[in-house]
Amino acid sequence: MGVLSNHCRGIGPPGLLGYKAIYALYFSPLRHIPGPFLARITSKRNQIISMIGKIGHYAQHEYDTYGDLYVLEPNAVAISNPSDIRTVFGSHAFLKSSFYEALNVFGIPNTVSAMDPTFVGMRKRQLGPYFNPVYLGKMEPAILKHGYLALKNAWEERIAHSPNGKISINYMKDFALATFDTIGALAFGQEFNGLKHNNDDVAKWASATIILHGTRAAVPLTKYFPFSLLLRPLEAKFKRLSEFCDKAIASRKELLRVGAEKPVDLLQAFIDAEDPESKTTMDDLQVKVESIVAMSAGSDTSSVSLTWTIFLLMVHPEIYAKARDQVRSNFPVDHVITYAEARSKLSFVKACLYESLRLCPVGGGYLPRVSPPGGITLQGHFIPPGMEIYVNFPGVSHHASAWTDPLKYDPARFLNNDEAHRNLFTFGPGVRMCPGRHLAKIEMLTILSNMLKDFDMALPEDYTHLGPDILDANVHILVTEPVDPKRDCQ
Ligand code: HEM
Repeated sequence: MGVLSNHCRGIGPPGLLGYKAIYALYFSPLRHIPGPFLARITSKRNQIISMIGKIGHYAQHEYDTYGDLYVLEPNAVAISNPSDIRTVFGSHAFLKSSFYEALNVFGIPNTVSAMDPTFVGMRKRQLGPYFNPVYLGKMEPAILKHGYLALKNAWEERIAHSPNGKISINYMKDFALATFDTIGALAFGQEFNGLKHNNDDVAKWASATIILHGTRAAVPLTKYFPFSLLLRPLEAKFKRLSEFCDKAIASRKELLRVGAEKPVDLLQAFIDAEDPESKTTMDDLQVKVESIVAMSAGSDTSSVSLTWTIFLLMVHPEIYAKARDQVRSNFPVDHVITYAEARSKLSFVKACLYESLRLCPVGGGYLPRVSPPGGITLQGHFIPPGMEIYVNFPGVSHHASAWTDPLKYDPARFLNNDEAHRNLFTFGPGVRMCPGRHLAKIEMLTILSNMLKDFDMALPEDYTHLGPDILDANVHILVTEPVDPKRDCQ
């Protein structure tokens, strides 16, 4: 394509478009793969769809139209077949693409953004002893305190002042504050009390940080004056987050210096992390970056997954009643359900959570890898080296070969069904699978189970929006949200 572009100088936009169309139709190595015509000649189409938040909608539509493999951009394909996804995402040979450079906070690679397998291997060895169910399980008291117990206190306080014992909550907002408070306690050792004071300042600094880095990567001009002025408000928020992190790390080090007991949390894990092979540890900047990454990767993802679960239960009252009855027949009112108890006794509640992770995967669009030096053949088509291969999350989550009636909310499909669990890709498949999944599950399952035990929930009496478009979500900073949270999450 590069050679063609050089020949095209001086022919003007219509000529360039003509050349691109001819190349796409007659010469591109992807020309025999189905896909939208515009996607073959420009990557702008996909970028614009992402920018307007409709990537999830298009990903589903394009899987329905073109199937397992289709052209997404002139040098990129999208895949939805579970077996292809296992092949591509299951091997370090398919590197993360330059898309992830946007997540190089302070310009350095981290657990999410790293592309180099040697760095990835080292970071995995450094963090392996901490991101496992045993170490994460030790954080459960903090997760319960800042998660479910904080939500319960906030709601009960309001109910106590309600004349009819009922209140209206925006659960999406409350879950967002509670998961931020939780990750704040774990990754920064700080009490945010966002839920208590209805304050999401730190959450705003964190999303500004991601938008700032993403914008600089997508529009490099914004790094330079005068365009850099446009990003000043985001920079100010990033600076505040950075200062906040510096203070958190300094205060943890001071705590250890005066001989206090070592806390069990993510901040301590990042400080203590050491590669057993090379003995490499993380410096303060790396600790800071990993804390920011954990906060960004680990709050909205959990809160929005929970939001979808409650939403789906509310619009399926018979499933809600079954889940609620399972909890209430197993646990007395004054008992706080732990993760281990929920896992062993609440199979249907757990299935409700997994089914919402499948039906409404929180990463609702695409994530890219790069075709390896020898290329790869998928669905009978050769994808040359260097092309991008994107997993289509709605496509694989609703894949016709893996799921019967895929758009139906049917938790029972996760009961005693190992195959269903193997086909659930919401936490990302393969070698770069989400290391925070155990933490997220502790958080989500304890909130969901205890909430079903302690509160009766219903949609507002005047709620009239139960149409098929209700799942037609928007994707906001990589996370899928209900289309109108103010309206749909009450
Ligand atoms: C419901 C909750 C969550 C969901 C659905 C989720 C989903 C995902 C997905 C799909 C990926 C793969 C991304 C890719 O390949 O580009 C991922 C990676 C990651 N997640 Fe999560 N996540 C959740 C919670 C968390 C939590 C709580 C944390 C941390 C505290 C976390 C930290 C990470 C990190 C560090 C990576 C990068 C791993 C790597 O590239 O090797 N996530 N997550």
